[in-house]
Amino acid sequence: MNKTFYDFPLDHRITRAISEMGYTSATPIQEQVILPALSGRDLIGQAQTGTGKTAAFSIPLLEKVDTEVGKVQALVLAPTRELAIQVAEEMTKLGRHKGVNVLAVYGGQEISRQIRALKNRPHVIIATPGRLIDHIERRTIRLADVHTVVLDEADEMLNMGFLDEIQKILSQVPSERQTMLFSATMPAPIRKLADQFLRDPEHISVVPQTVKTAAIAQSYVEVREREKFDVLCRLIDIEGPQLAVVFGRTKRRVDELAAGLQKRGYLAEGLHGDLSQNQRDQVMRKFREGRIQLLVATDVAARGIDVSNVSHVFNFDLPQDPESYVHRIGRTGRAGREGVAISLVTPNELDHLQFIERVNKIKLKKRPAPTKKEALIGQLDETAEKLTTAIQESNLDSYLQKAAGLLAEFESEQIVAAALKLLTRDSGDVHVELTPEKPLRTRKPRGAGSGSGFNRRSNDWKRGEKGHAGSRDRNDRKSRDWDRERGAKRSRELVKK
Ligand SMILES: Nc1ncnc2c1ncn2[C@@H]1O[C@H](COP(=O)(O)OP(=O)(O)OP(=O)(O)O)[C@@H](O)[C@H]1O
Ligand SMILES: [Mg+2]
Repeated sequence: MNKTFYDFPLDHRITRAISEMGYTSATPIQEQVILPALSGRDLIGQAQTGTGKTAAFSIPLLEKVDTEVGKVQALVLAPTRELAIQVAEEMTKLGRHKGVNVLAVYGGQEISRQIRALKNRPHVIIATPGRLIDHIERRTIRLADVHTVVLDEADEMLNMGFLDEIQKILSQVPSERQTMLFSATMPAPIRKLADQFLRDPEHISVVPQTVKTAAIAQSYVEVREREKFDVLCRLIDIEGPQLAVVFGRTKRRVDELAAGLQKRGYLAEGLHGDLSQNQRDQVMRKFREGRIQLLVATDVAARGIDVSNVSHVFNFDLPQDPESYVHRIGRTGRAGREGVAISLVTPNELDHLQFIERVNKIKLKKRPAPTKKEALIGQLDETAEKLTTAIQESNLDSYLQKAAGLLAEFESEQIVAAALKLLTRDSGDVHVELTPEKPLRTRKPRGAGSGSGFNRRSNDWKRGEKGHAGSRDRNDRKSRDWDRERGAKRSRELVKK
């Protein structure tokens, strides 16, 4: 039995908020992090996706905030806007009885609005690095009273080239502070970050239990590039996900996929960094409320995003980085639930899949390409379910007379079959063509000194094992749409160093 939150020395207003959120016992990472974090120690926290890392750092952080002091006392940095918003929401809930004022500050939102909100003297700021730097430069945020800093998805912020920003931000925070790093993945370069910014950190790693890993059933389908779209539609029809995230490699891909899925009658919308913040917010809201079934996204949605009813993740394209695979599939199977992750792999990418498996020490089950017939059966099941609900829950009085008339004329099976046909989406009929993507290739690891050009990963930003070509990485970075208001240019500068 895990500890309850009453086992920790916490303000009763915080435990009250925790129990109102429905958390009864602490998750393993919470159990291990809360006490050392309360003692003020620097720490590195690693635990699987969806296991409550947010509350693990938020609870002690909120406990330490003095609401009598109207100054920013704690700072959380997150790699994307959606994540900053989400973390701020969770913290607001956890801190509400204590009266902690939490503010999210991120790119894409009108800065004047943020400046107004800052006048309300927030105690805690959750920010994306680029926008926070803007505020520091405008002197609209002062960090001189910050005693606690959390880098959520720390490894990702490094990937995105936010090192300069983090350095600059932390130079504004008193050195007598507590610093904590969190992520589900901790590739080797994170140590460099830790050495630079943390003091004698405690490493807390909750080793995945086999049962937990099995909570996400992972499989792949080998499929040619031009057949991918039909295969995806069939998989959706067969699986009937409650909510699903479909990951595409580029913004163009996401746009085309979302448009194609809509054309075939699915409730799908795209999310990527070229949309306005308003559009991004709207898509996320619809997805959280279940008004769309499929969120089609770039890796901008891979990290941290917590939507509880996501039953499936589809990797329409494999991710470039092995860590990204872990985070993407971690959008399902959260908080002890089960999930399904299916990846589409072209024959040219089988090597890359093996690389992802090797780095993450996982094995994906091969699953045969779904047939049209199976897809139809899946769709019919869904339609039959809808009919059953209508029979059980709707008032059908005004339809009965017509039904009796039809029954007098035709066999009952025929009538039901015709109704099923009319109610079932025959998606295969609608032609959709996507612009082909080049397959991802994994270079075999090479010996030191034999590389030509820059290799970001072997230049020890990432595990040396990952031997991608430098140019490929740069293209990849350009095509990935992170929330780097100013990260892109700096990343390239960093790459040159
Ligand atoms: N003690 C708890 N009891 C029950 N549910 C919890 C508890 N702590 C957190 N949760 C829920 O678990 C879900 C996942 O939490 P969270 O988003 O913090 O995961 P995470 O470890 O940060 O995952 P990721 O690596 O994907 O960012 C959330 O919906 C959260 O509300
Ligand atoms: Mg998280």
